[in-house]
This record gives sequence, structure tokens and C-alpha cells, in this order.
Amino acid sequence: MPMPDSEDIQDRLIAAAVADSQSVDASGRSTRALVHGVKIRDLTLHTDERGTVCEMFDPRWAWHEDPLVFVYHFTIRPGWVKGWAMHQCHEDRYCLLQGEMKLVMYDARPDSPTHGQVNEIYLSEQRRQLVNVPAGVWHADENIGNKDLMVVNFPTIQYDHAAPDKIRLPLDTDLIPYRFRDVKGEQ
Ligand SMILES: Cc1cn([C@H]2C[C@H](O)[C@@H](COP(=O)(O)OP(=O)(O)O[C@H]3O[C@@H](C)C(=O)[C@@H](O)[C@H]3O)O2)c(=O)[nH]c1=O
Repeated sequence: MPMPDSEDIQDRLIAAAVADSQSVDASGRSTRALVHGVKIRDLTLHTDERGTVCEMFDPRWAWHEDPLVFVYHFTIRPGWVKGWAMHQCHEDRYCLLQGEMKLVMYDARPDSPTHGQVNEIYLSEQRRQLVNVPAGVWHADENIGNKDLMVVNFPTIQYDHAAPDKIRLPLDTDLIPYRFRDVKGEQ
């Protein structure tokens, strides 16, 4: 017969514990609420004995209404964060090719149904996806892996070298309710 206090300990542990809530549906799609306008699309990696093929963007997918007009890639070194950044006139459209990234978005758009919301979106070479960052949404990209991460970005406008559509805030700004820990970034 177990001692009454051993049952009491288990009861107290269960009472103090937090139950898991749903995070994905049966198809593996995230059920978390996304910042308004963010769309994530899984990509297919075709593999055979010679190597791989992965389609990255096809207007026929109807994933994003804007055409392909400009492409570049950027990297982030391990332990670094790029951001906070915000584009007032265009969207970013990311496809991560290498590494692991935490993409943090903060929606301060006054008329957004998700005004005030923060999203942490994890992108990995283990599950290639497209994700867009709507115009007006603050974002910062953290390399959470142990090698350079590489992202191909298909912004919805061409880069204006004379007047880039980009404004920045220091990573430790108090104006955004999010803190990165133990990282290097733009101060
Ligand atoms: C984005 C971009 C930058 N550049 C030049 C400008 C500058 O001299 C150098 C580095 O630019 P940046 O400091 O803007 O690069 P970076 O901070 O890596 O920019 C990227 O950051 C991540 C977080 C994003 O969200 C992207 O939209 C993009 O802004 O590259 C181009 O020539 N063409 C481009 O399309």
C-alpha cells in the first residue's frame, strides 16, 4: 500500500503542471495564430541518388499574389540576428536553403486584426518552406544553428539602391515587446 504522501506528491505535481495544447493539425500544419497576411507554404524536396531538386517559387501555386520581380540571397552567421527591420512598401518572401532560423515578427500596424501580436516562426533546411513578411511588420532573423544560414528572398519590389525601403530599430529597443538572449546584432 503506497504511503499517502507519495500519492499526494503526484497529485500536487499534476495540479501544478501545464497541459499541452494543440500546436499542429493531423497534416502537420501549425495551428498557431499567424500575424495577419503571413502565409507559409511547404516546399517539396525531390531526392535521388544523384542529388536533389526543390522548386522555390511558382506563380501557379497562387501562394502569393505578387509576381517574381527581384531575387537575392542573404546569410546570417551563427549567433547573429539581423533586425529589427521593417519595409513600408514591400513584402519579403523568404525561402531558407541552409541552416536554422528563428524569424520573429511583431505586428504594430494600427489597423491590423493581429495588432500587437508577436510570432516566432522556425525555418529549417529540414523542412523547406516559403514565408512572407507583410509590409509594415517588424521582423528580426536569428541564426539558431551552428553554421551560416542562407535565405533566398523574393521581395515584391526591386531594391532601390538610392532609397532602400527599409527602416531599422536596435535589437534591444524597448518599443518592441520581444527580447533576444545572448546574441550579436545591430545596436
Ligand atoms: C537587400 C539588398 C542590399 N544590398 C546592399 C546594401 C548594403 O550595402 C548591403 C547590405 O544590405 P543590408 O544591410 O540591407 O542587408 P541585410 O541587413 O542582410 O538585409 C536583409 O536583412 C534581412 C533581415 C531582411 O529582412 C531582408 O529584407 C534584407 O533587408 O547590401 C543590395 O545591394 N541589394 C539588396 O537587395
